[in-house]
Amino acid sequence: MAPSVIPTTVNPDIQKERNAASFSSDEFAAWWSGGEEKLKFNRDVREYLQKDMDVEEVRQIHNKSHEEIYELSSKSAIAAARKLQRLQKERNPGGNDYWPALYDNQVMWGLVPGGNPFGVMYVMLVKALQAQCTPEQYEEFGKRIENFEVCGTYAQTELGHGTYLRGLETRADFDPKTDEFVLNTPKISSYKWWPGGLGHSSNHCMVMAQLYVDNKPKGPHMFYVQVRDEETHEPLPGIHIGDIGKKMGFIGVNNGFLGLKNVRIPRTRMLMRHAQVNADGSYVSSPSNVLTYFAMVRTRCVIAWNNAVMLAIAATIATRYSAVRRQSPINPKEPEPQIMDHVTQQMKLFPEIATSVAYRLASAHLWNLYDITLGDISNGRYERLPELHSLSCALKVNCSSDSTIGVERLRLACGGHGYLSSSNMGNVYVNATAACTYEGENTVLLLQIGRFLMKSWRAALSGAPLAPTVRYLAEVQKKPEFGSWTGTWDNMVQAMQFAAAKKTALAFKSLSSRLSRGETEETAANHTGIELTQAAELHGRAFVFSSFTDEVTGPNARTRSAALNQVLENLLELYLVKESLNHMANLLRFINLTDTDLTRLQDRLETVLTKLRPDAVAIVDGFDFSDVQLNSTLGSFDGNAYERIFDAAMKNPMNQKSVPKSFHEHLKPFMKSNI
Ligand SMILES: CCC/C=C/C(=O)SCCNC(=O)CCNC(=O)[C@H](O)C(C)(C)COP(=O)([O-])OP(=O)([O-])OC[C@H]1O[C@@H](n2cnc3c(N)ncnc32)[C@H](O)[C@@H]1OP(=O)([O-])[O-]
Ligand SMILES: Cc1cc2nc3c(=O)[nH]c(=O)nc-3n(C[C@H](O)[C@H](O)[C@H](O)COP(=O)(O)OP(=O)(O)OC[C@H]3O[C@@H](n4cnc5c(N)ncnc54)[C@H](O)[C@@H]3O)c2cc1C
Repeated sequence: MAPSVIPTTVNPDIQKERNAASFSSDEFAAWWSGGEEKLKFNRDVREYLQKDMDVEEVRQIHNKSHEEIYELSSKSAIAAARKLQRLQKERNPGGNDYWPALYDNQVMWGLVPGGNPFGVMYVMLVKALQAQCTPEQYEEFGKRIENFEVCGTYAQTELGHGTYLRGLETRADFDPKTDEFVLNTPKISSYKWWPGGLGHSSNHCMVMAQLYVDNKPKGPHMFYVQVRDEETHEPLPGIHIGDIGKKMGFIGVNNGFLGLKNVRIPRTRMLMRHAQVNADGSYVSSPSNVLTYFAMVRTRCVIAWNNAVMLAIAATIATRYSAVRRQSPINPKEPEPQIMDHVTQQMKLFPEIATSVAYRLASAHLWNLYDITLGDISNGRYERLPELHSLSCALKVNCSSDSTIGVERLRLACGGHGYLSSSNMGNVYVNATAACTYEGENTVLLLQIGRFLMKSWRAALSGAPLAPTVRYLAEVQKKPEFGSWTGTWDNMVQAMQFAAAKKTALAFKSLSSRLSRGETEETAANHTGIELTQAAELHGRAFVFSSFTDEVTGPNARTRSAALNQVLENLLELYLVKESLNHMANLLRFINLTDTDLTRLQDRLETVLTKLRPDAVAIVDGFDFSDVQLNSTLGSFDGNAYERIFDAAMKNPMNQKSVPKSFHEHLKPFMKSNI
């Protein structure tokens, strides 16, 4: 193989960017990570995790088969788990700040190429068991999963049903004679299909099944089922299990299928914290049916955060590349500029940087609400659950769809080389877009938010108090005119809230008139679906507007240097202006903006792009990804993009032989036959 051509020096164009930045990217990184201590901790752990990694093997992932990627993903995921456990023992025995807390954290990004087959185990299964088991059950089997003594997943979706959970077909029939449940997937469409790690990486799992007592349905409940032998890993009797096949991305995650035929489990393997089946067959229902769905609420919070990270990864790659690539003189007599000097290029990069920051901040607010609600639930209070459900759906949906579009825009910003697998843009894209579907398909979740908005609007009309994040609806009911557009940040937040409220009002009107024409609630909701989803999307955007503005203009500003505050103000300005322009049709419908106001917004957009130009590289440096995490020929810290592209091509297995097999087998005989 050819020797490496990658220099040990930093590309001068990217160094020049760093030298000229107006602020410290380390201060940005500390702020982004939640404080200097946290940053130091994250960097330290990351370095430890990356220390003896076979980086070349990771880089070659694009050239591996499905099975090889799975094996590499398993090996890397287990190596990372082992290291985090070791750190926990060495540094804080008895705690959980390294293990398992960091296993689904940003420090893990890129360390398990191809996706973590044990990711769902920690993101969902452990949390579901903690929330749904009785203390005795958690001691008996939950702890074993948490300790990784056994491995498992969250098996809910079926071939026939993912969205409509009440339609799941897997059955768990109570047999009082043996004090057992008998589990069956009666049809092909009832097979569990999709759970991450179910294929070959689980020996136990949580199965969502319809509970039947005396042949009477009690709705979906959770059951803890062993699916493979703990020693041999062979499937147990009655279990049909395997991988569902290669996917667009997350190839190493080993998403699987599961068929169950008369599989018997003890009665005590139904997760019974909230609902119970007693030995005599009596059934005690949950105080709130939706508690069964709580693991999904948490995962939606995780997704909003993770997709902001994915967008930041793509923004880092594209911004660094745009600093080192030069093309097309702007003035004919001048040298070719860094492509980042083309204003249209700035328009592809900087809004995505701002969007990533916006979602990260909104997610932090969402996590606060999550923690409050979780505390309430453990005290038997469920009032804020609908608000949390709606807000987690809103951020999951808007962040997954915006990041998907954003990553693609950033890939395009890298021109031809963005299309190379070694740029890693394709991989980031397929990971980002998966989140539009998993954990609740985005349209379906928008409809859930729409339902919440309708209830809230109705409640506001009757004077009932509203949850804090929808109080703006009541304000708009009281004052149905916007007043004047001034274009200040607060005014822009109010404008987005106003548009969301007015869209909600329109959807409510349409829904009400359909109901008054005699349509059922469900049919009327279906017919009003488009307006409901539009209102829901704007509701989510209004929340992101306000959380970003609060962070930049609120008391936290006092904890940061003036230089960093200026950068964050520029990012906020860009975010609010570009989003207002993107949603101008909605704003104009309800708010009186003049042509001068629009011209002013365009000026502000162009001005803030110019202000951000000298700081762009330093900002993405502040996202603080290591080269291993980015895994991109275009986005490395040293900016040596061409040498890395060249190096990757030289190492491509296709180039290890000068003549391919197909030449002798097909090409040559064919050409000869034409002579
Ligand atoms: C790393 C990730 C890997 C991926 C993993 C996965 O994908 S795992 C697989 C992920 N799979 C999915 O994500 C599946 C997506 N599907 C679902 O989540 C549900 O089946 C549904 C919400 C679409 C409909 O459910 P339904 O027909 O039962 O409900 P309905 O519409 O008739 O509403 C009834 C009431 O319940 C309320 N409510 C609903 N959910 C919640 C909640 N979580 N919390 C609180 N409340 C909730 C709702 O607001 C309504 O309240 P209201 O107005 O009566 O006061
Ligand atoms: C990468 C990946 C990982 C996954 N991991 C897991 C896992 O670990 N565990 C697990 O259990 N599952 C997992 N899933 C499954 C995932 O949760 C479901 O695919 C998802 O919830 C969407 O459900 P669905 O496939 O039934 O889509 P469908 O509901 O069939 O969606 C198809 C179309 O129908 C529309 N539609 C459906 N219902 C409605 C409605 N009520 N109103 C309007 N439109 C509607 C949708 O908007 C969409 O356009 C995973 C999926 C993927 C892609």
